[in-house]
Amino acid sequence: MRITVIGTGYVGLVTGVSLAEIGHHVTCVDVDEAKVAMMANGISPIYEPELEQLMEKNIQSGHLSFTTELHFSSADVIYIAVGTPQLPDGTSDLQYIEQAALDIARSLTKDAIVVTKSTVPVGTNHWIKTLIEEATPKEIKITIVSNPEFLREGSAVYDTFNGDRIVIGTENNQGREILDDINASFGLPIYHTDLKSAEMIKYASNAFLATKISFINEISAICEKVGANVEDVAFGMGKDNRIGDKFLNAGIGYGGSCFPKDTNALVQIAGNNEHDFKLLKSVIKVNNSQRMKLVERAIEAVGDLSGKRISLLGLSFKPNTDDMREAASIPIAQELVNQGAHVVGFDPIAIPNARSFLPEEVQFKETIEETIRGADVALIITEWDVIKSIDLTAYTTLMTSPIVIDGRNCYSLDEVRRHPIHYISIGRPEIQNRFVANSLNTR
Ligand SMILES: NC(=O)c1ccc[n+]([C@@H]2O[C@H](COP(=O)([O-])OP(=O)(O)OC[C@H]3O[C@@H](n4cnc5c(N)ncnc54)[C@H](O)[C@@H]3O)[C@@H](O)[C@H]2O)c1
Ligand SMILES: O=c1ccn([C@@H]2O[C@H](COP(=O)(O)OP(=O)(O)O[C@H]3O[C@H](CO)[C@@H](O)[C@H](O)[C@H]3O)[C@@H](O)[C@H]2O)c(=O)[nH]1
Repeated sequence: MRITVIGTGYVGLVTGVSLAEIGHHVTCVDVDEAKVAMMANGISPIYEPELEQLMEKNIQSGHLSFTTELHFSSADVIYIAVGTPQLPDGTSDLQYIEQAALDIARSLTKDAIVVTKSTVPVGTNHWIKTLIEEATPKEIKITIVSNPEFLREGSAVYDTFNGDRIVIGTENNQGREILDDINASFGLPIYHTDLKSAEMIKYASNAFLATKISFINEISAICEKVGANVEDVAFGMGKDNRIGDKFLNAGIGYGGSCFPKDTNALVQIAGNNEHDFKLLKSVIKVNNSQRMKLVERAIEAVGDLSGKRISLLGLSFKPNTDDMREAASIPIAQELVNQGAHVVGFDPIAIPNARSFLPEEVQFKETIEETIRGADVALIITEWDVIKSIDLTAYTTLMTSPIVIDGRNCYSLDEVRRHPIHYISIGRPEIQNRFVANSLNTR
């Protein structure tokens, strides 16, 4: 099948490369010339495990190409994978979707199947179809398909080939059959539905996952008060198949380009339809306050942060990605700078992106050791393997005072107890070894 994918971000590029890998002929189109030039040379503009190897392989085999030219007349199927960011009121900004639809309409010379991968509010697929139809000759027939994407950043290629389901929302059998054909080689379960239900499945899934995270974070707060351990609690809960053991990691909340924007968008969708989504509003509220927990704990541990040297370990919104969108490091760094702290940040991959997201006062270091050297407090923001596997003696030998506040519960409490560290994590007992307590008292 000849497929054109519009937009080569995390979703568009991974979709294009994966469809090429299973044998389709794919052209990826983007308006960003610099990005297209990189990709045409086999260089991925995003950090995503396995992606670049598959890109190179499929460019060489002639299955994959990149262009800035907005001509779609030769494609059998056109995928839309442009961004749908959040507007200040929480609604989705559909300007890129609208532009893509108009670009499609302008260059169509025959019937087309248009597949929406982007996450769009309920009813948007009907709107896209109308936009295209209004701008094309009457005899051209448009079939619209909603095919929401469920990949996670950091494991996007793996997820595409090993996902739990492919959702295909259609308005007629033709769209359904062609999408089944395109996706057959992924060998994943396919679930068919109508357009609006497919659009809703995407938002409901993300909102439910976000709810699990805020729920366990609330439980973690109670664990701290009553002296329980949230990891043991989550483990015990997860053994019940009806609950499941995934997405119950307490921490500093969810970030990234999807959960924050999609939960806000669903609250808006509900509100526009006269439903007050109280539960989801609370989920969002809990998440917003969760992000500031590390700063609050730092103040409790050392008092006034002014003039203190504070290390941020991990800056991206999760490990294995360079994506800084809605990363917890952003409000945390801003608050620390506001309080007069001297902030030093480390991330194995995301520093180039982090420079434009974090306040200019933040300094960046290439290694964990350089980042924590002379620090008063280390805050763990992202659970990168390199941070989880560090020898804990680094904290005691390099920091001015080894106070580690771990927002991702990276270390086992048994391991921490072997070191003279003041260790504060989320929903687990605080550890303040005697040596540290003494050294703090004499500071
Ligand atoms: N990032 C994820 O993990 C993820 C997962 C599932 C779904 N989604 C959804 O997929 C969509 C895309 O997300 P993303 O993170 O890949 O976005 P992104 O911002 O990384 O990439 C969007 C790309 O589209 C390009 N673009 C914009 N307008 C264009 C046009 N008219 N023609 C050609 N190219 C154009 C931009 O230059 C950019 O490269 C969003 O709706 C998002 O909610 C994202
Ligand atoms: O138990 C958990 C699991 C995740 N998180 C946080 O939640 C956020 C999102 O994590 P994850 O879901 O792994 O990453 P995303 O790449 O944002 O993927 C989500 O958002 C995508 C975009 O819609 C969907 O396609 C995916 O299915 C959905 O998992 C990150 O900040 C994580 O740190 C937690 O705090 N606790």
